[in-house]
Amino acid sequence: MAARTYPLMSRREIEGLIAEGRMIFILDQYVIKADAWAPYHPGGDKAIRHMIGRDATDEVTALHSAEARERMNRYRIGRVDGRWTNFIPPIQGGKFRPLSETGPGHVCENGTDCSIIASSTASSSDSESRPPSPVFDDGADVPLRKRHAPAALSSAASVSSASSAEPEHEGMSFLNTLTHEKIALDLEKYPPIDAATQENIVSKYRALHQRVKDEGLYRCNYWAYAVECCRYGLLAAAAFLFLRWGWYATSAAFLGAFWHQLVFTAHDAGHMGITHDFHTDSVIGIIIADFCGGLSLGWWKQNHNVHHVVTNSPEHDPDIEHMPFMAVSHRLLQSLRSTYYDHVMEYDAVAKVAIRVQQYSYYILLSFGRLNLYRLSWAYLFLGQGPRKGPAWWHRYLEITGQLFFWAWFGYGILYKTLPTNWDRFVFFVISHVVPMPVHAQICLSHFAMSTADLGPHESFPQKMLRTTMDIDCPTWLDFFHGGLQFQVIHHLFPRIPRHNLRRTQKLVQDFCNEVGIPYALYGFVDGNKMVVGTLAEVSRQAAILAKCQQVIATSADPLHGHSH
Ligand code: HEM
Repeated sequence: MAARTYPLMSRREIEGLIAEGRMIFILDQYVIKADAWAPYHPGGDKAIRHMIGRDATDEVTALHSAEARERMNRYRIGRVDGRWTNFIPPIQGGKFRPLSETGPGHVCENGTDCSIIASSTASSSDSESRPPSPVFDDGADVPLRKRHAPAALSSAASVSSASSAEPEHEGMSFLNTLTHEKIALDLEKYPPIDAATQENIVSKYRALHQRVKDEGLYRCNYWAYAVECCRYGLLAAAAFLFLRWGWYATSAAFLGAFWHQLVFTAHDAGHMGITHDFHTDSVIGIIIADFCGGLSLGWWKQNHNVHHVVTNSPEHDPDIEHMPFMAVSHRLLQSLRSTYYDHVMEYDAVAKVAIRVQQYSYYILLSFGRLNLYRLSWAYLFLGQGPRKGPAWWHRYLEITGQLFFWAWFGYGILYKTLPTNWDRFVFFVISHVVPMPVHAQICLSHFAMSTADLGPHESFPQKMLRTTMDIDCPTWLDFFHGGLQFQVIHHLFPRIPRHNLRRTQKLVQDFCNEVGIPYALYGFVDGNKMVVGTLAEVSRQAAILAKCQQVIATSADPLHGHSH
């Protein structure tokens, strides 16, 4: 059967479709319209929304099986010619002009009728219809900033002086100046964002991916999982035996260690990194997360999938949105709107106090992180936030069964029936929930100290992942403790690679980084933690300066106090 041909679509035509609310992205030079699929999508609609108007080839390849990629072909509506220049997706603040805005006949920028261009020679990169970025007022000149970083700072300074009349604006200009400084620093440190450089990085990344596949690094080492299962079995058996013998605190510590270790395999399964079959891995993940640990795998996947496509973006990545308790970026002091939670993350009175002490409260908060995960899991399952249609529709019911099972064995069986006093119950609960704390620290460690700056829509997927993620250096014998999370950079570049192959892949990634000139962030566990605490302390100091700045302006604007300043 002859391969179907698709019409060539112009950039203006695609912009017009997005303006009408269509979910359009580019995949291997084809235009994909995902509207009909979105309600069935196991990855949720937010992951797709962040790709609208962009060339999503690398993100999609990283996150999908070959079968899912095949399925996407059904949603092709056209193709583009030449290198696609990304729009800023509507969810990130991009504005798109409807075709009607240019009058009847879909007239494009060059004055030609779009319908003619669609079937002739238009290139996707021959017009600039991208709106200003929420961060880059003039996003189009991002590549130039590398060479003119001070200009970015002086423009920030002029914003500052222009708006110093009001304390709020003064605070904003201070924060905007910081934003520009952070961007300038990244532009100094990383390769420029111009088309040629980013295209070169992308082509080398794709070649690296081919090498990863050729070397069999997607093949799961099931023996390594057999060893993991023995470890889990020993920890669970120890928890059970100590419980029987009345050593309740020791039992709780083993149970906590069991949960700590299990999370790593749930993470692998959530990424289809074990069997690579969506349902098999999802069931493995649900058994571990829901049945054994009382946490929702579906909630975690929904959250984590978005984290993988918009890593370290303060307004889009739920993994760094912990207001009012913590802020890893000064931008969170601006009461940003979270597109993930769909509400404003207020920098309110509670946040003002909490963030001033966040470098001290960090590990304490992490110790109780599991309680917050219960809350989020229940909201996800019982409010029906997950997919109700499509391949993953039944996962919710399996997960609810898992939750009932968990609270039957843990809540009723251990806490209520086995433990003799309320004090024993309290101690058991606290110890078992605090012991897995390192996993929360390990998750935060990979990103909290890395850049949260937005370099605009033209930065390639591999560069963004390498700029926002760090790896932890550890000896091979300690790999079990980090559970693969020490190779976050490698994991972000290739999320479906089985955990036990990440160490081998690391060597290939290091070569790639050297070749394209992107620094590869690799730190020791202690140094990485120091950097995280340092970042929290830095934002805390920025919050103090912001408060001072607003206070001084407020006082000097007050005529009763004006003379004293
Ligand atoms: C028409 C377009 C799309 C189709 C047909 C599609 C299809 C699928 C399918 C079948 C799965 C199940 C896992 C698998 O078999 O690989 C999946 C998962 C996923 N998709 Fe898509 N997808 C589309 C677009 C996108 C886009 C643009 C993104 C954003 C980068 C995305 C992100 C994800 C994620 C993160 C998962 C993992 C979900 C999980 O494991 O629970 N998808 N997709």
